[in-house]
Amino acid sequence: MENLIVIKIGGNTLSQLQPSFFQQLQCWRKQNKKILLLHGGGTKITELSHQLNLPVRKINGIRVTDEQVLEVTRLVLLGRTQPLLLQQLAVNSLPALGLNAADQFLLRGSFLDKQRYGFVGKIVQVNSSLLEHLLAEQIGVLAPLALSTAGQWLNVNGDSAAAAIASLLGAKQLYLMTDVPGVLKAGQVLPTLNRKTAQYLQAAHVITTGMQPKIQAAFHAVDTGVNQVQITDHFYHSGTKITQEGVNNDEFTFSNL
Ligand SMILES: Nc1ncnc2c1ncn2[C@@H]1O[C@H](COP(=O)(O)OP(=O)(O)O)[C@@H](O)[C@H]1O
Ligand SMILES: CC(=O)N[C@@H](CCC(=O)OP(=O)(O)O)C(=O)O
Repeated sequence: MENLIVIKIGGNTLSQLQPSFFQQLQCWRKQNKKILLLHGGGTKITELSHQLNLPVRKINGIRVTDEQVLEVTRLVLLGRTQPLLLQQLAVNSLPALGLNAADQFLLRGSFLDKQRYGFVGKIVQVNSSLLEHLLAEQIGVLAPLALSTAGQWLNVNGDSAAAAIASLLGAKQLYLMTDVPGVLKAGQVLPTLNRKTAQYLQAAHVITTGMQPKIQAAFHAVDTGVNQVQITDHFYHSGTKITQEGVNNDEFTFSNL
């Protein structure tokens, strides 16, 4: 899809969006860019799960999701975090439409690894003709859920959903907006990150928890044709740009981790 920008907004960032965020969206709209926002909500899912005495378990940043946790995930993402984002877009005079995976199989998914994660999926297909039509007029707002061909809801990690959607729709830009200014090493933002360095940093436990699926998703996007992938907390901070091999191979050895 031409002129498409995909922006993933982490759950913790949703309530802290600055006026400049909305100004940038307005600016892109004037330039006839299509904008798709994918929101998270992981912290709120965890909070409600605790309140309901449901288990909270993550493996490499991916939530293990049984039937009850899936229900909580759907309630939080579609009943709480998505309306919060839509409300802010409305107040900032941005025409937006909240959508979910079940709208004409908008996001079709398959199980990631049922034994290991339960009702967790990856996105395998996007109803692009529906989106093409909708995004011509308004900003699309999506939650990281998918529907399997058999109609089973699946919980999808937000970063992996955003990367898959960007890749399947042929977006050239993907922003992973989060609560840190980029990938950090010893408190400093890494301006660029290639796969080799990312592997070192994961092995050295510098990249941990939620940053792991984010990095994996970011590399999936660059590998599948999304030219510009950035992990940042602000459109005006370049944060960490994900690169294919070669850009910063020489910067790291295990000794300086
Ligand atoms: N090397 C790292 N650099 C920055 N953040 C990291 C790193 N390793 C782990 N993290 C953690 O990853 C978090 C971002 O991932 P996550 O909590 O899933 O955010 P979001 O909800 O925005 O997707 C940061 O707040 C931080 O705690
Ligand atoms: C499978 C899986 O882990 N799904 C995520 C979906 C929400 C999410 O990714 O939210 P953030 O972007 O705020 O972290 C979860 O249940 O937490």
